[in-house]
Amino acid sequence: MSARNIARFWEWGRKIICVGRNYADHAIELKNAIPSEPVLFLKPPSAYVREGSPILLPFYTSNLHHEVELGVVIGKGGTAIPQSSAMEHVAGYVLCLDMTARDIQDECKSKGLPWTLAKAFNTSCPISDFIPKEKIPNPGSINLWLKVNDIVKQNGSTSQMIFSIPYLINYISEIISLEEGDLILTGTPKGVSSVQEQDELQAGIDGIVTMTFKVDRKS
Ligand SMILES: O=C([O-])CC(=O)C(=O)O
Ligand SMILES: [Mg+2]
Repeated sequence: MSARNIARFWEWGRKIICVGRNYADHAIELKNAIPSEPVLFLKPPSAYVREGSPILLPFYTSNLHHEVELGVVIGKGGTAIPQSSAMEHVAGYVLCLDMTARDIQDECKSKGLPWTLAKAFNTSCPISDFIPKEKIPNPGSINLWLKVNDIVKQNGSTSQMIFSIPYLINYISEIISLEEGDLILTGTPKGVSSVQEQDELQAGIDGIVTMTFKVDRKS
């Protein structure tokens, strides 16, 4: 068997830990309070989808939203990783979409139910190619953008994150041990909006990566 390659981490079946409300402008647009501690939820590895395959609309939603996010790929696992050494545990990055059934999430929020149906369905985590750590020397100050059918919807800097990447690695690993091949989604800036069948989503990190996904319905 060939050696495992971190550049194909999504094939390893490791966990996806998502941070919500990590940009004040997005918390405000959805009328949520600005959090004093990170909001966490999970997606299963079956949520991954790669360019060339479509994002599939779940049958039970009529309001699927895009959320463009920086993903942090863990290269070295650990528990209670100190902030001071947190970046040593990072192998690289991916650009991610945290696809969200917003109508279902609103319903779950009002009923006090978990967000699983809103966030964890098949193809809810489109990702770009793996970006080695050296290509993004300062992940706390890069620009993420997303267009729907060529119209810019999201454009924000990771400098607006409430909780930094080292803070998140420390916070998460105190609660959930991190393993090689895990992915952390760091939250979305403002501009989330609804997508329809046949829409084309294009997203990028300035100067580093772009990716394109089509929205489709399961045939
Ligand atoms: O669904 C939400 O608004 C929470 C979230 O994932 C984010 O802020 O990125
Ligand atoms: Mg999100």
